[in-house]
Amino acid sequence: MSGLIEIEALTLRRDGRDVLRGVELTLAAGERLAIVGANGSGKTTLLRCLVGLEPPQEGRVTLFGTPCRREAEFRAARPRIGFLFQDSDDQLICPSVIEDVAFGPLNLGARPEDARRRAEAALAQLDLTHLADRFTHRLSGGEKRLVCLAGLLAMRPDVLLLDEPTNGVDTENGRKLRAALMAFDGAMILVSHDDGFVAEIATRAAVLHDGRLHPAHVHTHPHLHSHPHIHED
Ligand SMILES: Nc1ncnc2c1ncn2[C@@H]1O[C@H](COP(=O)(O)OP(=O)(O)OP(=O)(O)O)[C@@H](O)[C@H]1O
Repeated sequence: MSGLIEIEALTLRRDGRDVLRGVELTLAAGERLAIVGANGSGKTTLLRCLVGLEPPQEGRVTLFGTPCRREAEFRAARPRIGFLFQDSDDQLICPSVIEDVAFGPLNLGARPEDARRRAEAALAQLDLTHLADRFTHRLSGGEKRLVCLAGLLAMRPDVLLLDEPTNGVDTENGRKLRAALMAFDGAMILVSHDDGFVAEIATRAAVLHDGRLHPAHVHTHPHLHSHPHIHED
């Protein structure tokens, strides 16, 4: 066992159907693993199993070298994992942007002035300083996505789990988002339908198909407009 995250033989059934069937996954330090696959193939479910939000029927999850079965074991590991939910509205909980981004560090025990400094730095990194005093519920969809990511970066996690991070994000903000992810020195799992994003960011890719994870290739041709291709092996 050498990965930050290890999944062995993970099987999750819903309504008599196997959503995940014997999934094996290792995330090593510094990796940016893309998980792609059709709608409903189980990508979000896999991320949720990984942090203990959904209990599988079979299999093992090991986080940072510690086998996690019970909620208390997952809870101990969660501060080291920043999970960007597919729906930003599930993530934003405070009235103002600066409060929301500072909430993570504050919750992890940072002093209020440190939490605020970390929040300001995370917002500045994504060029969002101008949003600091805005109401979170009045942000646009793309703004919410970036503010959620700023909140995760402010927590300084070891691993990011990003569920469709570029959803609703425009070209310019997409560039800032990619730059922030490239500057992040931890490991990450990216779930995305954005092939260009995956081709640019991922160091490795896997396709979730029929409940199983298969290795995949991601590459771009050196055309004026790159054409990312994701092939199953
Ligand atoms: N709480 C739930 N109860 C019952 N079925 C669910 C629940 N959540 C998800 N599902 C079903 O489980 C399957 C996997 O869903 P999941 O959200 O993991 O897919 P996904 O690969 O992330 O899809 P997408 O690309 O559309 O986001 C789908 O068939 C979905 O309808």
